[in-house]
Amino acid sequence: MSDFETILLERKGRVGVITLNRPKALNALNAQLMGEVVAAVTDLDRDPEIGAILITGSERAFAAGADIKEMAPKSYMDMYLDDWFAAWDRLASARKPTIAAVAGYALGGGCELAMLCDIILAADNAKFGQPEIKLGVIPGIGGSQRLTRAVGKAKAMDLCLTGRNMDAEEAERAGLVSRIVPAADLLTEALATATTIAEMSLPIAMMAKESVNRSFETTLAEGVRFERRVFHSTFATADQKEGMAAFVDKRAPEFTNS
Ligand SMILES: CC(C)=CC(=O)SCCNC(=O)CCNC(=O)[C@H](O)C(C)(C)COP(=O)(O)OP(=O)(O)OC[C@H]1O[C@@H](n2cnc3c(N)ncnc32)[C@H](O)[C@@H]1OP(=O)(O)O
Repeated sequence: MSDFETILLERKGRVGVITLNRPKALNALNAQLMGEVVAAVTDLDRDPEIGAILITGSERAFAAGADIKEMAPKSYMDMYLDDWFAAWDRLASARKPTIAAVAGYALGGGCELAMLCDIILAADNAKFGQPEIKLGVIPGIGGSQRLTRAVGKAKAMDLCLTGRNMDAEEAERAGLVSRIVPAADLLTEALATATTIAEMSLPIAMMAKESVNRSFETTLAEGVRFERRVFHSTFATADQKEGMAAFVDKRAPEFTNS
């Protein structure tokens, strides 16, 4: 996987770490970078040695949005026929847990990329926003939908209509990010969180993710029914036997992902 040009891909234990790497453009998300992120996530999602996927940027920018210079000359037909940004949907269908470690700017597509992940950890210098309106467009990678689900209509409208940024504290209060850490500790904390998840039973972590995500797509009653069926199915796994036996024996579980 060393042929990537706009991202770095490393395997740290059971965690796949993708670092966006277009520093001169503040990690603006052009088609090449996006293709490489999608290829890397697809690869890691299939890799049995990987239990969680971490996506990060630099201390100055997670990503300052979709590449405006690349998009500026495009016509409606270019966008429509190429179904511009559709490839990003692949990230939403990753089955393994994904974590965004966000420092600096996460604007437009950068905020949307973070929201495509299951957990967002923010450095204390993080800034989130959907400033597309200032460019004469609207969010196009799910921002108006995922932001609204994360922070509610009032704040999503505020951000999408004014194009203002919110800092890490406001993002945490609003429920967009799960935790704020000092910028210097972001990667260590994010890797520790990803490692904790990757050391759980992989099939059970995948089921937990699938069950939480179902809540966005269905009624409460249907969601609870779905959760219960999946919960019942955990009793068909060796890892349920191991996890409960380990508790009774007062020892750490040794999951076998089976
Ligand atoms: C349309 C959809 C669906 C999604 C989108 O994401 S649209 C883009 C949304 N993002 C933005 O509007 C943010 C654009 N960037 C900025 O406002 C500023 O760069 C900043 C506030 C993030 C940082 O400002 P600063 O003064 O610190 O740095 P700059 O000199 O402005 O940037 C450095 C370097 O990066 C290039 N850059 C930054 N963002 C983008 C971008 N989204 N696309 C392309 N290039 C970007 C910027 O042009 C500059 O490079 P040059 O010096 O070579 O011009």
